Amino acid sequence: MLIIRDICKSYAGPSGPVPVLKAVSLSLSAGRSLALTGDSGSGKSTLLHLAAALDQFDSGEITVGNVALADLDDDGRAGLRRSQVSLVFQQFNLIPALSVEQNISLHARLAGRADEAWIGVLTDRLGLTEFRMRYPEQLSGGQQQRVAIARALALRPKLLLADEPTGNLDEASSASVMELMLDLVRETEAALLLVTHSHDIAARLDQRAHLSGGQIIGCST
Ligand SMILES: Nc1ncnc2c1ncn2[C@@H]1O[C@H](COP(=O)(O)OP(=O)(O)OP(=O)(O)O)[C@@H](O)[C@H]1O
Repeated sequence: MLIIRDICKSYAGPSGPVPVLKAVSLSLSAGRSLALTGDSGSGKSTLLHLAAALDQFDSGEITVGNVALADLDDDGRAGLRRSQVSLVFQQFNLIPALSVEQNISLHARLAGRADEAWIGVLTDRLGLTEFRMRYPEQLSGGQQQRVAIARALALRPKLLLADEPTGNLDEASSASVMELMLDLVRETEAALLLVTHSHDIAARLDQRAHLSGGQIIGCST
């Protein structure tokens, strides 16, 4: 589902390009989950953003399904995110003026693919039914992140990219949100690439990869 091959990425620095990723390769099949760990600044978010076609790489290849990201223009990249790839961030990024129900269905509606029955199932499974008319500011952090996960899965993505999704939550909320997310990802047979600092969370996923010095130094299945 996701193949990352020999990806190099630099950012502009005051005295020239600063390499962040140096020939990084990974692959992830449908229905599998991979935890990406690494020290702060090692390039985890950079790699996730490249896989989401939110930024462009210097060299290498990324394919999502059978789509080569290097071949896409801006519209193609936006289309990929509407059709196959969803993201969940540490900051929940909910729309404050929309209710829980509206936030959950927003991206699926914008993509013209809102499946009310599936949205109802997600709302129920994520324990959000009683909060569906509330607004984000009236929810706890864990509840807000469950809304963000429901919104991401409402699109039935083939690839879910999650950047420290429970990094803002306490240990108990983090464990329950993670459990729900992993169950739903498995049931929908999505592939999950999850950035985390937590070795406990990483241990629960099918595969692990560790980034250091711009390269993957450890990979396990
Ligand atoms: N837009 C940018 N312009 C310049 N440098 C950047 C940019 N984005 C990230 N960087 C640099 O690239 C490196 C990798 O950043 P990245 O956010 O990918 O790391 P990370 O592993 O996700 O870190 P953390 O665990 O702290 O979130 C860092 O040194 C960062 O300062």
